[in-house]
Amino acid sequence: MPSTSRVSLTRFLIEEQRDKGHINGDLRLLIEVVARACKRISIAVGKGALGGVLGSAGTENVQGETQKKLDVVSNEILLEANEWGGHLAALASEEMDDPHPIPHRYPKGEYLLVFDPLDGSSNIDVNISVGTIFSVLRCPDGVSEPDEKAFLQPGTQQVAAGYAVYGSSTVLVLTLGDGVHTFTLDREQGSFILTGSNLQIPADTGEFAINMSNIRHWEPPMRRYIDELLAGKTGPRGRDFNMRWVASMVADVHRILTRGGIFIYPRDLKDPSKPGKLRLMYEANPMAMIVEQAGGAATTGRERILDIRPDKLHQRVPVFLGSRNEVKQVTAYHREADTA
Ligand SMILES: O=P(O)(O)OC[C@H]1O[C@](O)(COP(=O)(O)O)[C@@H](O)[C@@H]1O
Ligand SMILES: [Mg+2]
Ligand SMILES: [Mg+2]
Repeated sequence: MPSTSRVSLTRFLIEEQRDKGHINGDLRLLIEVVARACKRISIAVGKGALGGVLGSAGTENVQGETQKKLDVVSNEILLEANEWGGHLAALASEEMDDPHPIPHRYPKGEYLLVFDPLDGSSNIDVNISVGTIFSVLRCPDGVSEPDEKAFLQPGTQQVAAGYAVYGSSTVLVLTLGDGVHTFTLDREQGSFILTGSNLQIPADTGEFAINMSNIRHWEPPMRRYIDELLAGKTGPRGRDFNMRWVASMVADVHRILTRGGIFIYPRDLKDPSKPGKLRLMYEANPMAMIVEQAGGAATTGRERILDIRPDKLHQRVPVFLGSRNEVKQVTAYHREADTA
């Protein structure tokens, strides 16, 4: 039996609007629509091979990545849910070349939504956690037909950010700029229930997350930092560090939000034309907002992620985020190397 003291996402959002005045009705409804879409994606993920959603879709996205069926399905679920939501002026996605204006909005929607519909695509077929990441921006004043330019706002302008992890349970993590809160999907009731408030990432950690197979392509300050962690107790750091790498950013960030750690996807000299693998607008920015709201830090190794002025919707950036003292240390190594 559900307890009456349980706080649903709907109740939480109403209290944020009515009692705290943090959000308006449109933003509340927009978050509700995104959460409902995440529930549908969670159901599709949960069906696995029985749902016919595993495997490749046989198409490529704008970034030349092969799309999985679930990338396409999740994108369609989010598009369909928001098309008639009425609170949006436009949305943009990892899986679409250009922004998609909302044709049926009435009156004009105030917000822009940008998302990675399915994060961790390489894990879909092997039954490992995947997720959805989203960011909400304001549509600039006077823009009636938002194009790419309308979206190119620094992460500091985000009014909300969140992600869902489709793991052993489905969890929605949300910030409205006033702390970070988690909601667990009660699969029987079909509602997200508040299960964590004002999460805080410990400032120190003994755990790092990185794809070590790229080590030969890293810049010297990056190698220096990881070499020191690997040297353990007898090295300059004087203690041992452990490593974890799920290869789904949502799952790696969720672990860090839960128990601390540093997540790194550095610049990689394998392809010098690419400044990093992860995308600024729908991976780095929303995660950076969440991490900072939880007392952590997020940089490119050189500058704060949230301060970047984007020049492209699908722009890539290096990402260092999590426990603030570790992010500080590796960022200092990059700055030192740059000024040497
Ligand atoms: O395969 P790699 O190099 O370990 O990269 C893993 C990273 O790529 C991503 O899967 C990229 O996200 P998409 O699946 O949305 O393209 C991140 O979630 C993850 O951190
Ligand atoms: Mg992703
Ligand atoms: Mg994706």
